[in-house]
Amino acid sequence: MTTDPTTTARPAFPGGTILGYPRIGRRRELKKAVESFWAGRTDAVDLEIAAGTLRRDTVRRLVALGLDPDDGSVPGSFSYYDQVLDVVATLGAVPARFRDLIDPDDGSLEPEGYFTVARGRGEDAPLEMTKWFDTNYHYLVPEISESTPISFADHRVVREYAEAKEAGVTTRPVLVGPVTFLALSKAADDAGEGFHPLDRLDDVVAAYADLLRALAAVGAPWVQLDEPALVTDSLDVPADRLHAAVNAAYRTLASGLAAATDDEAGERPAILVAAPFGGLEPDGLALLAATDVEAIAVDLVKGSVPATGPVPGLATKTLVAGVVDGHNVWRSDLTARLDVVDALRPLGAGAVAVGTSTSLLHVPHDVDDEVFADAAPGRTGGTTLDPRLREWLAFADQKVGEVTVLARAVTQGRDAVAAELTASSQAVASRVTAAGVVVPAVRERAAALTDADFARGPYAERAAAQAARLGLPPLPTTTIGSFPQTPEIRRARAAWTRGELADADYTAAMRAEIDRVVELQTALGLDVLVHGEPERNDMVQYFAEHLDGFAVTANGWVQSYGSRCVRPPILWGDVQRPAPITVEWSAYTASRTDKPVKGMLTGPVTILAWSFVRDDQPLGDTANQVGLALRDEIADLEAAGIAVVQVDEPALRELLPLRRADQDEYLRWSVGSFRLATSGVDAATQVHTHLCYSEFGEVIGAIDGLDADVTSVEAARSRMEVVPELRDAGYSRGIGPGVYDIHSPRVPSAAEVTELLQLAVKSIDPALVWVNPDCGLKTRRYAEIEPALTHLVAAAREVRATL
Ligand SMILES: Nc1nc2c(c(=O)[nH]1)N[C@@H](CNc1ccc(C(=O)N[C@@H](CCC(=O)N[C@@H](CCC(=O)N[C@@H](CCC(=O)O)C(=O)O)C(=O)O)C(=O)O)cc1)CN2
Ligand code: MET
Ligand SMILES: [Zn+2]
Repeated sequence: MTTDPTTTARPAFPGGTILGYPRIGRRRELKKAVESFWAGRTDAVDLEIAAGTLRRDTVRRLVALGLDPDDGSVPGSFSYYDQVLDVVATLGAVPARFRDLIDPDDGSLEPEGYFTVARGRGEDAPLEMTKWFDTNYHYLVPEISESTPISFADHRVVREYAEAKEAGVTTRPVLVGPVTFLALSKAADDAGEGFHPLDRLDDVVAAYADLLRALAAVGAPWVQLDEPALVTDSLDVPADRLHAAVNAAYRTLASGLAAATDDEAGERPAILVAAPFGGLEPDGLALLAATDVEAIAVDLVKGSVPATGPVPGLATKTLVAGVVDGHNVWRSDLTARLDVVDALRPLGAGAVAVGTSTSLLHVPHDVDDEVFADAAPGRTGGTTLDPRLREWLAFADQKVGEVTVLARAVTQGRDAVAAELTASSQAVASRVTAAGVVVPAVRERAAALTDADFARGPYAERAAAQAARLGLPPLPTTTIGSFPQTPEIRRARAAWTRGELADADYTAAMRAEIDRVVELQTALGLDVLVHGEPERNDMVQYFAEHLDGFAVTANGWVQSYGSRCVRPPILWGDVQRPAPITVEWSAYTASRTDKPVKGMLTGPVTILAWSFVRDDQPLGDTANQVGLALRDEIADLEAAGIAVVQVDEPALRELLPLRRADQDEYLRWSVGSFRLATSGVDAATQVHTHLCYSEFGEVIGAIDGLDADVTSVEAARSRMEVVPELRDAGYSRGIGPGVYDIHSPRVPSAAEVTELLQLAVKSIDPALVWVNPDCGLKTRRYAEIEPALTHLVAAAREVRATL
């Protein structure tokens, strides 16, 4: 049945809506419940009770913050681990190696089986994990083939709708849409030549249709299907195939099923298709408007809609204007945001509702969970924030408030919210002139930079000087920096942050940990040692705590993957380094060994990517400020006798713009800021960099452009495929392809590591090859890394002997 094109839209979400809400809990309740369950301290019933409490508290809070409890404005966006894995579970589309985990009676996969697919078991590798669009959130990559079972198998979505309804709130279940789900999937190992997961679109859409029927049967008025695949051209699916898939999927789902109306139950809820993380240009909006879905959510923070005239089909739909930024923490300039909403008028939408640009998953819960004090921000784990920031910030709860204010302005006129508009303008204005936002000395230094500040001497000279200084064997062995963050380390830091452990005692505890790590590396026979990073709560937060221009939070947790969280720092002002940061730790380490010690820093792009960044100047300018601070740090490390310095850039690929047209400019400034940080050193000082979590393909040229002497990259899971790619791109400096997958508790055998290493030395000049794990070891346990590194060193020796 198709909708009569002459009917007008039933205005949806007049009180405003959000595309999703954090699910980890204000005090990481879900993390704690899930990790207790994994450890066997609690059972599945305890877990479900904890999660159910969290879900009910969440929907009630959203109502208390002003969202309508009855019309589907409150999103049902809970997940135990990951929203893409949720679709895998819903469809029963698990890889063959895990199919025994599906309950034969009801087709469900929870909870043990669900987590097993995410985390692996024995020799069964978990689903691969990768970045969710341009965020620091990681999703699990589904594996699909011709024979993957696909049906509406697991009914958790329906149960959670009913649970919220019982608690008095009519939610709008949120799912990754069928096209994005398949576009992000990879072909399973058993798939035939030329198979693409999108070949299974009809089956997936049929399962979604059954899911929609089930939601309609319990009375759900709305469902939200997220289709961010529409805003990127970085997927391996050509735009015309993607568009055809969207057309086909929503023809079946929206036109093929009868929609519920105010008076009549239908076969499906009304459908909101959301396109977060970028603009729908050039023709994504027209494509969606031509379907029979009831509402479309567009990202008007990262993207814009050229309002040149009426869009065919939009007159019967609600356009959800994503004007409140779901991906950054600045308080909105409400007047400016209203102007953006007003500018949509020529599009001829049946109704316009106010929303967020993305799910609020990517921001912390609540500014009011922070303590603000007039005193200077606290030390590590800082518990107090500069009070000026309170006025400038909006976390998830504040953003819900902004949405409701904007919605009132849209429905009742700006006068109805005059006081809120004034307060917002004042907050925005106070940021512009606040001390520390613009620091003339920082500006002058950046303005004086010349090309020479971005370049080192010729590589051949550097390589010769470094070889003479370091005297390393062929296939030198090293690690990526961090060693296990043990509960003892975390406890010591927590006590120190609370003021219960004196500075000297904390330093002594961390030095003792460094001693342990040095002894272990010496016993293992590694060639270039690290200090193990025990003193770092996080590789970005730690630096932010030591740089002017950043603030850090006490409770601003954001989910990164599964139960793992980060507290992204807030970069609000010009960046300066008041004092050396890592030099004492590295110098102490060097004093404990005769082997070379690698200094360890996080690069400018990664510091920006994993912080909330200021939005009042080009990111490239901010990157150069961070680059200069790191340049000074490296000069100090060099002066302290450190001969090798690693500057990590795991997020280089993450910030790559989703649209090709924007990528060159990004690569210019990002590579530039790294070179600014690292090019001040002597030829005999060896600069390393490290990248992980990436499809490197699109940034291969940029990796070369970093001009590091040695680059370590994640490579074990992809069996070294990046090595020939780098070689073909002309890369001819040191390369450390990871030979130990640290994302899994599994210990690789010496034979496996040897095999990977042999692959590497076959693809590129063996004189360039380093031997190292895929990434840092902080999430692993000593019981895992000791045998694994033993095997790594043994493999290096074996392959060395064959060169
Ligand atoms: N920012 C960032 N993004 C990244 C990565 C990264 O390393 N950093 N790596 C990639 C993968 N992402 C990751 C993200 C987080 C973690 C991680 O291990 N997070 C830890 C928290 C790290 C942290 O902030 N630790 C603090 C606080 C630790 C803590 O929870 N303390 C307890 C108290 C400790 C005790 O008494 O036992 C508490 O506050 O309740 C510290 O060590 O000081 C976790 O979720 O458990 C790992 C990888 C990509 N993105
Ligand atoms: C996510 S990249 C991590 C690099 C860091 N040096 C570490 O070893 O943990
Ligand atoms: Zn890494």
